[in-house]
Amino acid sequence: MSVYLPPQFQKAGTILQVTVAYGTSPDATALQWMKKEQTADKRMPYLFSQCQAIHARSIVPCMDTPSVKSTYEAEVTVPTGMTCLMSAIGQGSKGDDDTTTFFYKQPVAIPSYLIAIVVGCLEKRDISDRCAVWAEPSVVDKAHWEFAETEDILASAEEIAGKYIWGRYDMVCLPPSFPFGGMENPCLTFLTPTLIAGDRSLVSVIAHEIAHSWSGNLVTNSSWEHFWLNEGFTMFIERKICGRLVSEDYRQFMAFNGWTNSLIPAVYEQFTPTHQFTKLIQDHTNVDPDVAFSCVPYEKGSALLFYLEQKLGGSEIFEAYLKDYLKTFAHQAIDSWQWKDHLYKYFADQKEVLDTVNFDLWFNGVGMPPEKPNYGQSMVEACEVLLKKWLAADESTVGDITSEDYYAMQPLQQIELLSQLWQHDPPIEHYKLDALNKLYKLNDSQNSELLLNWLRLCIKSKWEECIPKALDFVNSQGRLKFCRPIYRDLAQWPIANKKARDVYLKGRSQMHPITAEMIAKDLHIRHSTHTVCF
Ligand SMILES: CC/C=C\C/C=C\C[C@@H](O)/C=C/C=C/C=C\[C@@H](O)CCCC(=O)O
Ligand SMILES: [Zn+2]
Repeated sequence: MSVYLPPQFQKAGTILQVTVAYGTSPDATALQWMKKEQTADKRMPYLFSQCQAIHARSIVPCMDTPSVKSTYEAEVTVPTGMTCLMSAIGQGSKGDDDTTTFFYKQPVAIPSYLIAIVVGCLEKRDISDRCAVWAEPSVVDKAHWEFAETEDILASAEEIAGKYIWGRYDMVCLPPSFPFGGMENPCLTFLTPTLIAGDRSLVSVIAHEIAHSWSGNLVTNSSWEHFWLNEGFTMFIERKICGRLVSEDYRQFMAFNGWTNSLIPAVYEQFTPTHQFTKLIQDHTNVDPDVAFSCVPYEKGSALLFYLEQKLGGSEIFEAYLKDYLKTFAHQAIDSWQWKDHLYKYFADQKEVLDTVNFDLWFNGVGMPPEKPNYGQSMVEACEVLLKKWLAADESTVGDITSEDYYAMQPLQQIELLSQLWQHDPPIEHYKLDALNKLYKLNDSQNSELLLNWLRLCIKSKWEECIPKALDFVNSQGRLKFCRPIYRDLAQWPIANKKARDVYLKGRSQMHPITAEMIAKDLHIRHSTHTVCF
């Protein structure tokens, strides 16, 4: 938008206040409007936003770049009975029988992608003085139990990263169509209900979103080309938090799992090792960030920090550096070169060590990183022993495998086992899949991450029995991390291709606009949404 100034206002020093009257489109890509029938309780309609990376412009006229930060205030009027929540501090509400107006204020300057709103039939459960969870009435108690450790996670994050400055840390558990695991909207993290596993096994996502209260929300990437500064640091801090709350062995295992189960498949299977989107610093000229999005900035970025921690003297020294980095750049937006300059300044006495790091390859090289950190292997061993058992078994001995060693493992180890089986060539035989399912009750798992790995393993082996389950999985929730690989896998399998396309076409009018767009791309289906300008 250009504002042409009349000549009398063009004098230097003139201060001019511009008021923009605007309306949004019902098709704004940042919003999903849901009819009451689409909600869990079917009582009231529902609305939620997702502005990252460049969808804020579809609802608010703004400088839609992470390099510009502003405070905001909002007054939102909704039908009485509905609750409006925003990524800000509530200032109360007033209303009558028909409508209620909610007042919000975000006093900390934030980039536009962190503006967020949710409206629906919502109930709240307190977790601590500064933490609470919101959800639809039939979901809120389950969410409250699942996320009960939030205050402990926040306290642990403060030990690592410094004082929490945002006042409240609330969460809202959204409908299943929310396209991401979590979104770090300040004061109000958005969460997918696919985190409700019933055993708190997926709460590392809470640690991740809490970590963003520093990396991302305070120290922000100045453009999406340097997204690793947001996400690489956040993965690193997330794992530091889990290291403190569980064990250092667990942190090492999480980082190992990120390398083997996320980064390797992204480089070799989702992309190719020469693809531009496997770079840490990317060129987004004429690129929609939603298309470039993958786990590469998360895992390559986190691996770089893990590698530097080991090179520069270990955990304690690196944590002091981390605090200094976050304090130095708080409330700013920076790029990778500013990050590197600060690193060199902070570790001035270790310049020779830093000079041995090939930053050019880490930043600009395609494919896997130039170096692999040393990941502690203590929790990997159990996965490898069990993997060998399954690979060595044949039709006559597979029945001898018992379930104790599997159930003795942590859920993340179970996921690692399935991922290793999936990466194995040739694909696993059908009788073994049948035995795996019977022994570990994989089809009935409430852990959505485990289900993803299980279904991908079955599809790779072209086990027809899994098709209905896979279709049900992508139809019952809209998290891109789960839906995109499953849809892509099914599309490449001739007998499942049409079924996958039919499920998509039938469901797409009810899907989140980002999900509908991305899956259409994966299935090579034309999809007419309103193009976001970038
Ligand atoms: C290299 C890509 C550069 C920039 C893209 C930035 C944003 C793109 C966009 O598609 C939005 C992403 C929002 C992510 C929100 C939360 C994630 O951390 C969730 C990760 C996946 C999951 O757990 O479901
Ligand atoms: Zn993140």
